[in-house]
Amino acid sequence: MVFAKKVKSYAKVNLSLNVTGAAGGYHLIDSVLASIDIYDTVCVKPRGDRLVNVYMHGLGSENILPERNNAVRAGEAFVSAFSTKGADIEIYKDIPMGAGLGGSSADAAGVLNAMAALYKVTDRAALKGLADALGSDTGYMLGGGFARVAGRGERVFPIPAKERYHLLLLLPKSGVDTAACYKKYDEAPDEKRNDAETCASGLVSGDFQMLCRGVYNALGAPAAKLNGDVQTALDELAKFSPAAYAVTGSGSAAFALFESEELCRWAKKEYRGKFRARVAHTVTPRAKRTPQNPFSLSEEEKKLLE
Ligand SMILES: C[C@@](CO)(OP(=O)(O)O)[C@H](O)COP(=O)(O)OP(=O)(O)OC[C@H]1O[C@@H](n2ccc(N)nc2=O)[C@H](O)[C@@H]1O
Ligand SMILES: Nc1ncnc2c1ncn2[C@@H]1O[C@H](COP(=O)(O)OP(=O)(O)O)[C@@H](O)[C@H]1O
Repeated sequence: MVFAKKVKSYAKVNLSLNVTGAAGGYHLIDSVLASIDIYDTVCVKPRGDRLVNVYMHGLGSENILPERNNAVRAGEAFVSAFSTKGADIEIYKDIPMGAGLGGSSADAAGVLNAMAALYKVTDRAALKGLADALGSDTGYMLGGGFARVAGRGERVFPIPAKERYHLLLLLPKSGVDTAACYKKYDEAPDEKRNDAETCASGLVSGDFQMLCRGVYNALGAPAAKLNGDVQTALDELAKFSPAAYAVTGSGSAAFALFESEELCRWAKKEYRGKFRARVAHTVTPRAKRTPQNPFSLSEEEKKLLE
């Protein structure tokens, strides 16, 4: 039986993010990323023509204009690069938007992965090139998992971490614009200039204390200047005495790391603040990138794939 494709595209957190320079209108970063078990679901069916239609569902994503939707751009770039037919795409959103959790990059990468599976495109290097052209985080999102990234985010070095970590996320309603956050950073560059080595080493060795010492985000301060809720969220997380806490990406979400599932759930239960709180865990998605699809194709759709 032939199936259309369905992929889970996971959110990320930046466990560590340092700005090391600038080039070509972008900032150079040294960041440690981890996928977490919050994901958008991308379902793809083939079309007879070369069009790409994307239907968004949930969290207000229905209001994203198609010409601004990274998932549409990804689908169109795929058709053009590999000369395939188009696709009808449904995206079910669960990744909060504008939160620094990488939702639009996850959708773009999810579309590339799903269309590659649909049209049997195996050239991962070409896919990575397409992803990099779509956004700084999109190349990482193709594979996800634990990774250290450099350049503007396109140089991806997977980290062989074995542990599963427990996070409490606080999710302010309003987001932070990524470009504005980097601009704000330039007004007061981070003197501390941490690097991501401690964090990465902590992940490799499974040394939780070392990992926590490496948790850091140079974009935390500018994000808090742009959105007052970011600082409130950080202050609230600090009260639970987590092992570490920080903003993810350019915000507005902040996360705290806990040593156990139990402590993490306890903090969520005790939290009385104004933000939505959510427990999440790190996840290594590589092995499960294309799970079985729940819906079958019609005879007509099957012919399109022959
Ligand atoms: C901050 C980070 C950290 O992982 O994540 P988010 O908060 O967006 O999730 C990323 O660097 C965001 O990556 P991404 O969201 O793909 O950004 P892009 O679409 O490529 O760029 C949006 C804008 O952000 C600025 N930008 C982005 C990346 C970078 N390394 N330097 C930059 O200066 C540029 O002004 C660019 O025009
Ligand atoms: N498929 C998409 N899903 C979510 N946001 C998208 C998408 N395409 C474009 N956007 C735009 O990108 C902005 C940033 O979204 P998102 O990736 O969720 O945040 P962040 O960059 O902070 O991780 C949103 O405000 C939205 O307008």
